[in-house]
Amino acid sequence: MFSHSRASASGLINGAKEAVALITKPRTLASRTLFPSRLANERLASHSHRPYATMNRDDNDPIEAIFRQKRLLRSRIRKELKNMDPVRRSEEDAAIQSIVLNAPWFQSSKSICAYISSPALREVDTSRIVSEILSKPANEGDVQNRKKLYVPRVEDRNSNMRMLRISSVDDLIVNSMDILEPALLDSDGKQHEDVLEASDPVDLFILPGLAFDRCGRRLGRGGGYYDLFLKKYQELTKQRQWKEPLRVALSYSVQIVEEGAIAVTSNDVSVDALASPAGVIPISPAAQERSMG
Ligand SMILES: Nc1nc2c(c(=O)[nH]1)N(C=O)[C@@H](CNc1ccc(C(=O)N[C@@H](CCC(=O)O)C(=O)O)cc1)CN2
Ligand SMILES: Nc1ncnc2c1ncn2[C@@H]1O[C@H](COP(=O)(O)OP(=O)(O)OP(=O)(O)O)[C@@H](O)[C@H]1O
Repeated sequence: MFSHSRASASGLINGAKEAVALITKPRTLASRTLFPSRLANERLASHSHRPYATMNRDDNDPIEAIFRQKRLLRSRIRKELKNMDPVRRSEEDAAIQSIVLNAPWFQSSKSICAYISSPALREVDTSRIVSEILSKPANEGDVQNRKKLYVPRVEDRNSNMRMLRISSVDDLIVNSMDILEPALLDSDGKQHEDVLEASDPVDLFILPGLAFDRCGRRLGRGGGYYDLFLKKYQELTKQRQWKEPLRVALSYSVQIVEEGAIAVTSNDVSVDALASPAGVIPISPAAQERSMG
């Protein structure tokens, strides 16, 4: 598990066209200022009785219906994660990380974007994966095993996040969301490299999320950070004619939900495979080609 003290010391709903336009339209200042309460409101909404008028609006507005379905599922999975037996949790953390660490698609990756797991959010632990990557410095040692690691840094409340390169967990500080992220400058006072400015492509994204299905749908925490970032990276990949990175989400067993339970919009980016305690579940053609299962 990552220690804060150490770091501080150191079912596609085919929505109507107008619905898609609604979610893809540029964010306004209003949506930015509303954001801090949006996550909290989602929680409240999912726990409270909604007035008749609101339910009616949901019925007529496909986007409202999707967001409502997402809120309900987030709330259900948060509860499941909260009730998970701690022994089982650590067994699953160990199993998932071993599966990733031993996988050929992990071992052959030279450049990886991964999340720094937060115990408070009850995310699948990534500390062993992160330590393994950082223990093989990119600038020295066995050339075959050199790997670069990029981790998220939240930029604003408008769904913008960057992926910055770190070379040590000492590069991390606790942010306002209580998640470890890279400080603006490294210990030499230099800026961390932004993955969108890197000269080489990323091979692998290790993704967090609240729920996943076996068709590759992913439900995040409602900030839209990953979806927006993944879209940006897909554009870069196209521009540079690079191969798309593999998107692998780490999932406890309780986070794998039945097909159709995850409502998605055109902004949601799907995953290629799930790494679960029972093994890797390959989903996309890219995952099948690489015999990930
Ligand atoms: N480890 C990790 N880092 C990450 C993400 C992530 O999901 N996991 N993010 C991916 O986007 C970004 C940060 N986004 C976040 C979005 C919501 C919450 C959060 O605390 N959500 C609470 C609900 C808060 C509320 O209701 O007010 C929760 O889910 O319980 C945290 C980070 C970037 N870094
Ligand atoms: N590519 C995008 N461009 C602009 N806004 C986006 C984009 N992707 C998502 N959003 C917005 O972010 C908000 C949250 O989206 P959603 O509920 O799908 O997030 P999530 O998948 O749970 O979160 P995350 O992607 O961080 O894991 C929505 O208001 C959505 O319109």
